[in-house]
Amino acid sequence: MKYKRILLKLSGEALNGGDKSHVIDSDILVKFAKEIKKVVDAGVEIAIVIGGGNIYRGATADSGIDRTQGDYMGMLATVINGMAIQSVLENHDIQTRLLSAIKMEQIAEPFIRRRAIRHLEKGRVVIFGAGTGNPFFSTDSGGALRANEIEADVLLKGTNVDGVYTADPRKDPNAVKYDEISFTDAINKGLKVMDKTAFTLCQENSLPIIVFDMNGEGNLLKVVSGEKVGTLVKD
Ligand SMILES: Nc1ncnc2c1ncn2[C@@H]1O[C@H](COP(=O)(O)OP(=O)(O)OP(=O)(O)O)[C@@H](O)[C@H]1O
Ligand SMILES: O=c1ccn([C@@H]2O[C@H](COP(=O)(O)O)[C@@H](O)[C@H]2O)c(=O)[nH]1
Repeated sequence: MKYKRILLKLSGEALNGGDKSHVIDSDILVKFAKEIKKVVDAGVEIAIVIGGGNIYRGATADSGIDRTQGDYMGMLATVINGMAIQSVLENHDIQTRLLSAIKMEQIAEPFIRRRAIRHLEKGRVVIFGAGTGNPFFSTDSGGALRANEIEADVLLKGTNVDGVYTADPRKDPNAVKYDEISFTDAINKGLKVMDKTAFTLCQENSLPIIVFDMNGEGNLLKVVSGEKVGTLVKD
């Protein structure tokens, strides 16, 4: 395998399978668990950060709720998704630990970096809940932060598009996919596939990012073994 320790950022929004009447589609969770198991069985250490977009996003919520309060609600949403993925991974005989950036000891360990690394070394999949634990951030930034903290070899953004495009491919049919792009170009061109904070944190610490389609069967394993899938973002 090309990468020995990875941080997989999963989109929360992907969990509803495009159907907003569902919060979590169990078929999608099972599909993700099967993909993750292939990589666990290959001996790769995996940490996961999951978004909360299927439940709540503080920044875009237009409900008269204060931004900071909304952001904390969004962080709680990521813990709900983390609990869901934990359960389904365990149903597939994968050992897991959920670590939360906001203390909630009945359901998750508090985030302690050294413990997270120890769990990874023991072959457990570590799920980081509640993003960075701070409002005004996103789970992309949380993923970038945790990836750097655990000294992951790569940050993998498993999403519903197959890479980084010149514009949002869901809005612009003429958008063209990059096989590779530099952090500077991704930031300067204002590409919205990840937020600037996440790109900057990875750029400053020379941590490559690969954006790929998590729905493609075998894609995660291909990415981890070094096959050219998705878009590589690096210096
Ligand atoms: N230049 C671009 N290239 C590729 N995707 C783009 C681009 N600009 C915007 N996007 C959008 O970015 C989205 C990828 O982000 P994703 O849905 O995983 O977001 P997220 O904010 O991490 O999700 P969540 O908050 O649900 O976890 C795609 O759905 C795609 O439509
Ligand atoms: O560090 C963080 C992470 C997340 N939030 C809030 O949670 C939601 C959901 O996360 P997504 O990355 O959008 O999936 C986000 O919109 C923020 O409101 C946060 O405040 N801090």
